[in-house]
Amino acid sequence: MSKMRVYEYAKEHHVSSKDIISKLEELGFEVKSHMSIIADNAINQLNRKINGGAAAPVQKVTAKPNKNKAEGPVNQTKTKEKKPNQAETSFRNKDNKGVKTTKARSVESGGNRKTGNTSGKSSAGNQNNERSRFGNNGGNNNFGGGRRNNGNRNRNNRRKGAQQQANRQRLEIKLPEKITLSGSLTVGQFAEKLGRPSTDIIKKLMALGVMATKNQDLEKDTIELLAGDYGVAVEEEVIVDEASFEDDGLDIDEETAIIRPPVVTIMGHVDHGKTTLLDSIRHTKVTAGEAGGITQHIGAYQVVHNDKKITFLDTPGHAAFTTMRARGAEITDITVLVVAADDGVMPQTIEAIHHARAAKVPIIVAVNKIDKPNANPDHVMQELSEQGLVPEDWGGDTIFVKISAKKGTGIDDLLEMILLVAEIEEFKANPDKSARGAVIEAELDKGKGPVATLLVQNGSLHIGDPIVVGNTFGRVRAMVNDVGRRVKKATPSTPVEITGLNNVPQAGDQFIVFDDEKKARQIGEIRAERALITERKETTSKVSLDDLFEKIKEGEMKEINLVIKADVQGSVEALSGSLKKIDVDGVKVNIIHAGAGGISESDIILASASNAIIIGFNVRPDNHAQKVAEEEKVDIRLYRVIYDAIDEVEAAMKGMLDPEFKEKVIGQLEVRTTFKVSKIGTIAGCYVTDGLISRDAGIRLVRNGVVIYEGHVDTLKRFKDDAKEVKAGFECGLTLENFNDIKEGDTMEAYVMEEVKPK
Ligand SMILES: Nc1nc2c(ncn2[C@@H]2O[C@H](COP(=O)(O)OP(=O)(O)OP(=O)(O)O)[C@@H](O)[C@H]2O)c(=O)[nH]1
Repeated sequence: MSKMRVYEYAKEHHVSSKDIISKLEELGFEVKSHMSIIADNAINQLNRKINGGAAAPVQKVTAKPNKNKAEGPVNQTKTKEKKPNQAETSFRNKDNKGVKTTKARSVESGGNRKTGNTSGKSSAGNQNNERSRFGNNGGNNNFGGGRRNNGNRNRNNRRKGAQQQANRQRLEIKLPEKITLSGSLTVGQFAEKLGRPSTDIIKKLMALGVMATKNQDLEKDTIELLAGDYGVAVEEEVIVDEASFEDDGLDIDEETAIIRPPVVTIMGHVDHGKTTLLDSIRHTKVTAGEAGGITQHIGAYQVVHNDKKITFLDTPGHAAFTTMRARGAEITDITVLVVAADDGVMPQTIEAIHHARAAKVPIIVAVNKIDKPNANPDHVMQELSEQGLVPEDWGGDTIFVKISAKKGTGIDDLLEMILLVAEIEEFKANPDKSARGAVIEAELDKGKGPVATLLVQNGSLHIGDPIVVGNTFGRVRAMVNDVGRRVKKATPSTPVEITGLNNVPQAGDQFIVFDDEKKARQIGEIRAERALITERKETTSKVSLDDLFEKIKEGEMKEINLVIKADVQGSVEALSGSLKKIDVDGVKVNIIHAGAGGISESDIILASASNAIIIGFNVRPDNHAQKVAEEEKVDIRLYRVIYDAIDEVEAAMKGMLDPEFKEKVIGQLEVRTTFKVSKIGTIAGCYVTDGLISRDAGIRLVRNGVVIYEGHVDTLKRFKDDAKEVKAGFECGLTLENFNDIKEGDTMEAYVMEEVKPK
């Protein structure tokens, strides 16, 4: 009998891989995942169980109506079977984002017992008899009552009798167990919540020495004190801030959620065939039924394979992926990592792996260009195994598919594997809810105004829906799908291009549909205003070494994320190894990416999305990366000595970072030419591109992102004359102290050390 894998057997028998895995487990066979090979004797037993067996669970599997292929994926009902453990660990364990935060927080339920004491302390002179003065008569004290006139005893008695009756009636109105409040309450409102007359409350306040009227506001403390005396708890209502809708996540209701198509991003090194693969999938698979459908680029498209849909994001590469993530959008469910079989694992392949891992997205490897004569897929598998992506055949749990994007070979297998992962991960949504999702791309169209491609992540989007997208708002005027067709509705995982917004949102912004347009406008305006304020304040919650200790103390951080870049692989490993060992009170260092080479924009974006600090050893950020780091408020720490880096991270975690001096870059220079002069050495003819250079500044010479020299200026001249400083836009000639290996194209960074005032 030929080798058969779980998923192949499942396919042949029209049941899910998960069912087969659980059947095998019931039969006592150990199965790692859907890719595991089934032993011959297991196949025989399975056959008996599935075909001949009379056992109830087998019938359930074979008669499963939901797996009917004619049914679309979004129509499948959810299954409650447990995932096999091994498969579970190899994929993302999604957070339950649908769970809403609690709306109320108990302020002081236990504290009520203490109230008598507290009240005693708070109103001087009442310490001893607070409880008795508050009365055990259900809150009806006889302050100012009719004890004055002894001659009117009868009348008083009658009155007393009536009052006692009223008291009894009052007592019969049961006190609530708790009351809720947001901010303050007036005496009247408080009384109403308790179900007691305002006069009772006023009397109690008088006993505390507070003269209050019915309409007077009560402080929260006073409310708690009074409520405590009645044995009633107070809960503070946390106002749900509708304008911060991102905080609610996608609001997925697990109970009613059904399977939705997976959303896939393709990543990989330059020229390994990402675009060719996207084109190939699109051309072979875009719904043939869409008559006259002219594919148009809207940033994502959907294909149908085996009657099931898959959504592909059309912008390949990890930079786009992580930019979205940096803006808070978690769109991708599965990453396809393209590696050319004739080239193998390259720097960006590794970067892509780190980006996908940081986002906890499962990876499927597509070994591409297998049509090439020098293709060596085994070599790719070997190299990727070293990165922790071990093929199933070699005992790991990563799916590898051999393809030729150019020739269309293996595309069906790849799609099948994507669906297999989707089946196991069970990506779900509630199509009946109102829509939530994220922006894939957006632009201003001359004719149509703001146009945005949205990916619906939960619920369904309809024409006419009032919507808030990032800091913009509007009503969905027109919706066009990926084949240029006008549609009225977009279900989960569907990308659509919409018009009708008041402004252009940004890729990665999140959107939400509201019931009415007025509300959408109101929320949109609040968000735009808040964005402006935040921009002005330039505040950020991004972590930096300086505030690390504060965050650790507040319990905000259990792990410190770091991105490490160094000049050579050896330093990368030495630095990563030592940093990983740091453990300060259970707070550990987590290295999300480490590599050799200068600090790039992609490193900054990854750090920004993962709230990480960048540690650079003998490397510099390029100009563009530096700008992005400033915009994204990412802390970059640069070192020339490995121990300094380790010491500083550890010191920062212990709150012992010495913040006295900090380096400030004052200028950037480009070496345009060099002259060799005997006795003097190499003179660099430079152009100051930014800031200025002064004679006493520190200098760093950088070549291809790597620091070649660090020291001081020896001589600085403008034409023939010595210069104290040279500003941006001017040329200068300079020599460096004890260093002559200056080359055309090098850059220099001038810096000074500045004292940092303690915060
Ligand atoms: N022989 C062969 N060539 C391929 C295959 N896939 C892609 N190519 C070629 O490889 C080159 C690069 O392919 P692209 O799809 O542009 O690669 P990419 O990863 O999108 O590249 P960037 O967009 O620059 O990151 C092109 O000349 C393709 O024709 C394949 O399966 N076989």
